[in-house]
Parts: sequence; C-alpha cells; structure tokens
Amino acid sequence: MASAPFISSSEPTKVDASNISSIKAFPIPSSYHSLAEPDDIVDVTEELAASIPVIDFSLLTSDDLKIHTKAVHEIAKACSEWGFFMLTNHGVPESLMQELMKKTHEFYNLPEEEKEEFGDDGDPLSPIRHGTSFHPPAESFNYWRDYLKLLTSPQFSFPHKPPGYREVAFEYNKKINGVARKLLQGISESLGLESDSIIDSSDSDSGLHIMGVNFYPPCPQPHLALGLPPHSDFGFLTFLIQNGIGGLQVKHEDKWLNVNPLPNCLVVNIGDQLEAVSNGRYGSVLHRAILNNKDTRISLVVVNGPARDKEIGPAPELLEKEKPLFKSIKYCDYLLVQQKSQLSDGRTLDQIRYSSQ
Ligand SMILES: O=C(O)CCC(=O)C(=O)O
Ligand SMILES: [Fe+2]
Repeated sequence: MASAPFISSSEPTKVDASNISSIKAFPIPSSYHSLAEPDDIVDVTEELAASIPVIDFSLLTSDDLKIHTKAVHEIAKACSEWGFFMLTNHGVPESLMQELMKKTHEFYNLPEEEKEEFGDDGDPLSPIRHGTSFHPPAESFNYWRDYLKLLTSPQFSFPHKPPGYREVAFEYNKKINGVARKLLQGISESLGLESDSIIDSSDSDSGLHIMGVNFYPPCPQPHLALGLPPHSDFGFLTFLIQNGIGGLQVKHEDKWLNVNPLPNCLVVNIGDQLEAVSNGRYGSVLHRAILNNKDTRISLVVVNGPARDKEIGPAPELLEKEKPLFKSIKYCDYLLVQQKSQLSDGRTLDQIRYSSQ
C-alpha cells in the first residue's frame, strides 16, 4: 500500500501559531528539505523564459504544404534548442480542461479512506496508483505532492469516483492522444524520417500512455522543499496543463526557468524515448516543480509512449551516418529501470547510453 498521503491530510504539522511572526517559521519536517541551496529557486532568468518557443498546432495540421513545412521546421528548432514548447490552437476544448481540473479538486477533497483503494503498490505498470512524494522507495527526501498515476492506454484505467471524473478524463485523454499522434508525425518529419516512422516502429497507437495528476498543497516553507525534484520524463512526449498556478521550472542552458504557460496552451516536453529515437538530437528536458505558500497547485500530465514490449533505440535511418548513442531496450524494462533508480544517480537515460563514442 502507499505511504499515508501525508500532504493532503489537512495540516502537515500542528504548531501553536500564536507567537510566530512569519509563516516561514512553521517547520516542515527535515525529510522535506530537498533544496540544498535555497537560492537556487530564485536564480531564474525571466528574459530567457520569455523566449520559450510557441508552436501553433493548426499550422502543423494545415493542408497547405508550405505552411505545414514551416511548422515542421519550427518544431525541429524548438525540439533541438529547447526540448519543450507551448502548443497553441490544439483543439482540446478549454471547457474540458477546466472540468478536468474541477473533478481533480473533488478527488483530492474526498476523505482519505475513500482513496485508500487506489494506494500505490510500487509497480510502475499498475493501472491506478495514488500516493505521495516522487518515487518513495528510492528517494532520500520527501517531495511535497500527492499523485495519481493512471495507465490510460492501451486500456483506460481511472478511479470511479468522484462521479463523472473518469468520463471527463477519458474524453480529455482521447483528445490528447489525437494531438500526440499528429505531433509525433511532425516530429518524425522534422528528423527527416517518414511521417509514420516513430508511430509504426514503436506501435504507439497501442502504446503505454500514462496520465499523472499532481497535487501540491501550499507549503509553509517553499524555499526549503520541492514539489518534484529535477527529472526527465520517460516517454516520447509529455503534455502538461495546470490550474492557473505556476510552479513548473525547466532547465535551459544550465539555468532554471519559470514556465508561465499561455492561457489554454499545452506545455509539451521531449521525454527520454524521443531522445533515444532521435539519437540525441532532441534532448529530454530536465524539469521540476517548485512550491508556494498560498495556493494549491494542480498539474496534469499525459505521457505517451511506445507499446510496452517494443524495443526502442535510435531510428535506424539516423544511424546510416552516425553511431548509436543509446542501446535499445524494451519500454517496459526502461520503466522498471527508471522506477528503481536512485534519483541522485542522474538521468535514467544515462544507464542505456554507450559510454564512449
Ligand atoms: O507539476 C509540474 O509542473 C511538473 C509535473 C511533472 O513534471 C510530472 O508529472 O512529470
Ligand atoms: Fe515530469
């Protein structure tokens, strides 16, 4: 079973506040003090953040070849220079995203005992996992978030409560899968591959897709703790939405940048499988979630990926002129490696990287 969902229980620590002059004086347990250098979170460059690429999805899907080709070039640039971008005009209705956030709030407002049946058993391939922190068995710090992780493809698994949550998530997931498919085609083209090359070789239409719901309550000492530590995502692409409260930071040119998404956009980042397929051309971006002491933040990610038993490695077409940087490995085995990794060991991808090229 999961460790007790400590965070969503109303008060992390009972303290007599009558003679405390600042919220910062509330102690959070030292096991949450993962920010070794607290100044780290303010060392961000707003100027660079303003140039985060924006991709207009409607141009990618245009019937006009010139417009489509230009969009593919822009994707190539965003993926190779940044590893993430904001996707606008994606066609996922705003009302659907809002309803999903509303239902997520309702889920987290359920009494703890109502969520017990979904407790994380530690198996990354379990259909529904509810828990707290990041990878509880492998980490040396606790992280200030509760999570829900769902296998949404090939079979759609989702909690049956609160009423309507499953249905709205199903609809959202279907829409995101449509966007993900088109984007993977554009990305294939941007690598000089056939449009369906990545989809076909990874059987991603029957792929293992995972939805993650992150719940970050206000943290009394946000300068000491993190919601999520620096990590890269394991799949091809991650699609993120949030409830209007910021907290996502990405590492770019060795600096942490705050991501302030445009209204209704999808924040997309490259994951490990795409770095492997592209033989390192498109880097899987490091990112993390910081905290605040005022508002509950919710983010929701959909990670699409190859079919569980497909062996994934650099696309053979790319290896005609260059050596492979990564070994091929079955997707489900990669997920197990990631799950077992100590976070301090660096990126999981390094474990399948050829040592000297
Ligand atoms: O909450 C966020 O902004 C980041 C979420 C994330 O990186 C993840 O779920 O993998
Ligand atoms: Fe992530």
